[in-house]
Amino acid sequence: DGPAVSPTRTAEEAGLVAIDRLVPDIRQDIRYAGSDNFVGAPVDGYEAPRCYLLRPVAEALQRVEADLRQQGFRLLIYDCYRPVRAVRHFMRWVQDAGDLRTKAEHYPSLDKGKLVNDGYIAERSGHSRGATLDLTLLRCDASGQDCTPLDMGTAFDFFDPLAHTDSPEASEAQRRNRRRLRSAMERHGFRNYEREWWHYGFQPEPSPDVAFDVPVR
Ligand SMILES: C[C@@H](N)C(=O)N[C@H](C)C(=O)O
Ligand SMILES: [Zn+2]
Repeated sequence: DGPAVSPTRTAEEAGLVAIDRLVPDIRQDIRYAGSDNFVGAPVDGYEAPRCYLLRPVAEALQRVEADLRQQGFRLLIYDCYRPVRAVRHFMRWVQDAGDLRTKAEHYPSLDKGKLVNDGYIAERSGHSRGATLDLTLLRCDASGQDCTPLDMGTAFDFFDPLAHTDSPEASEAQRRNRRRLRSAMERHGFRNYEREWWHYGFQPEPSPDVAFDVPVR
């Protein structure tokens, strides 16, 4: 059940490219490589804060970023390819009912044990197939150096109905910002996941039947 895990041992063998090879100054804040995430600790498989995607997906993202720069915006990436061992770490965390350290910040109104069934964390994630990423939008000055994140109504990985992209509880300005990100991504083949305004998958997936477990380094 679910895609087979590829035996490949390096990103190169897997066809994964680091996005900063294509866009050297793209903004990244890869949360699972550090402790500022819903697990509250560095996640297995993230040995460096880097974003890898399958080449056609990385090239599509490069086109999104080029369009946005012309309009005074940039992307800020939170997560890209996610090793299978990282997803296993998430599942161990979900099952550890006693660890509620990040509840107030990440899932204040939901039971931790329901986060998988409610669709906020996947047991078999598109991220592990190298075609999915989590990101937001920054508004930048003319130099592109001074940038501010747009108000999306919730932080990244805030597991709650308020994070649903079309949530009626978000303000009109927040919904407009979410739509701005969605249109920029859709123009180049990405589709939003309706429960998380930050989560996008590239369609058609280049390798829908293969998950990877190569460490991020
Ligand atoms: C955990 C969150 N950032 C995410 O990516 N959720 C989706 C459902 C996934 O795990 O694939
Ligand atoms: Zn995601």
